Amino acid sequence: MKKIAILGQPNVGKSSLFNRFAKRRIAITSDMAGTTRDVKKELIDFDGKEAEIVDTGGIDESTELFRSVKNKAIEAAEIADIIIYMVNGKSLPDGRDKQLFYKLQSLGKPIALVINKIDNDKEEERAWEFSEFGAQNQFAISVSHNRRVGQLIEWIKSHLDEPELVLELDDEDDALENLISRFDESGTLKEEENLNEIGVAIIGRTNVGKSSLLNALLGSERAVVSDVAGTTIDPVDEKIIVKDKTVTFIDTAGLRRRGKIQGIERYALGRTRQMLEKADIALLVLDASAPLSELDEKIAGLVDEYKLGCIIVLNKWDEALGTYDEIVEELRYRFKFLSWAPVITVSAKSKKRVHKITDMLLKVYENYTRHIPTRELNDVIKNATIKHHIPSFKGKAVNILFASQYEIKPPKIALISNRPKGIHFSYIRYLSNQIRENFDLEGTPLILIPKKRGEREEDNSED
Ligand SMILES: Nc1nc2c(ncn2[C@@H]2O[C@H](COP(=O)(O)OP(=O)(O)OP(=O)(O)O)[C@@H](O)[C@H]2O)c(=O)[nH]1
Ligand SMILES: Nc1nc2c(ncn2[C@@H]2O[C@H](COP(=O)(O)OP(=O)(O)OP(=O)(O)O)[C@@H](O)[C@H]2O)c(=O)[nH]1
Repeated sequence: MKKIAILGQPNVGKSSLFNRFAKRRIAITSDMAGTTRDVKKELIDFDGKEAEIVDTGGIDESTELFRSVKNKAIEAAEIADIIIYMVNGKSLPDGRDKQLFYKLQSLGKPIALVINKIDNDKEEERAWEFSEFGAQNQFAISVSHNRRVGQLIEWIKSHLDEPELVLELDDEDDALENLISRFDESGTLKEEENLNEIGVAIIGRTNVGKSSLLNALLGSERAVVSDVAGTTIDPVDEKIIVKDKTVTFIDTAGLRRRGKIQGIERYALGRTRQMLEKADIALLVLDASAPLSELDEKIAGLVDEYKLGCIIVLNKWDEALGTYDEIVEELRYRFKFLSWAPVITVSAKSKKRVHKITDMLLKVYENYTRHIPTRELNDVIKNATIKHHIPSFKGKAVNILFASQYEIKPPKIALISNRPKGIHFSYIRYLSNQIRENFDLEGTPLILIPKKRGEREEDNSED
């Protein structure tokens, strides 16, 4: 049985709509705000298709009850298959409505923005004000005058035909919930979140110039801070302040010692892993004065494995073995999986161009923590699927119903599909290229995961 939730602030007309659907008066309609306290449920027959309809209490931040009522509404939305978000067309769009609407939209379910109390043609104009929500399904109706309610019912019926998808509340839904609450309605990260600490791992095989690069990076900034917390002798991490960000170079003590003492490949890879675990961005250092080696590739592979932001640093550029084009072409060919990573040529010894790395670190981190607003993301996906249709799978049509980013560091996007396993990886690569063309994601992996609604992460695809 599909569940439909009717949500919205008090007095917008939820109970009235509920009653109209129920074709009998169960709830008491009143002019006093906040009269519908309890969640009501009713089985409704939509021309032979049954659905359970849920009317929740109003969402009113000004009352003490707000918290519990809002939570109830969100709970109802979580278990619902179809969400009707109702606003009062007689008043102006409200920031709280917008915020909650986006939050609900990100659940990835069919959701309609219903602008009620548009009682006549003249009031129609006011409904346009709500276009700024950018809702894909928007209905301007009047419950009391029975205007356009039929269109809303048709829309509901079209979603009752879809096969029922199981929604499980799992860790990922929690993650989604967490993520969404970290952004305001325009998709900007709220101030209080601390995204000001960037963990950077300088990695590469022995003798490529990692220590020299570290020194150049530390020396190039005036505000050098040594972090002695957690250790009494060796500074474990060293930091620089770049603009409003703290860049922490991970395990610099080890970096300074490592190759000099050990130099065993396996050990080096183990240490690299330890660093990558703590990092946001890897500076993959390569030696431009020597041919690329298998070990370079292995280390680069770790960046891919850990899904970190990455800048490829071609060091010893003063003694480069070829032209920029030659070296970069070879590098791109070998490290196809890092095609999104920018390349910077430097000379750590002479500190030439090293400052380019600090600038790029900030940019890559911005992209690594980027949250793409749901509506813009869906526009891109929609256009992409119009340009190139999703190939059918075993003779059956494959659709993407909805896309939603549910993680940052790096951006992770769920592609909600009727046949998630039917989306070929080459098509996913195409989509991720389309997304990259529309949003700045230089230096960050982008992960697209086809899913059935409410499904746990199992089918993993990335670019
Ligand atoms: N003009 C106009 N008034 C409407 C319309 N729909 C509902 N109303 C009126 O708006 C008021 C609130 O309607 P309710 O259905 O109780 O609203 P609610 O959202 O359930 O409100 P709470 O119970 O407070 O959460 C009532 O006086 C309704 O008669 C409409 O389409 N046009
Ligand atoms: N020509 C040239 N030599 C460099 C440059 N950067 C570093 N070197 C030299 O390369 C050698 C290795 O530099 P390190 O910084 O110790 O390299 P590393 O990667 O830390 O080495 P391990 O600690 O062994 O892993 C040293 O002799 C440096 O002087 C550069 O930009 N140009």
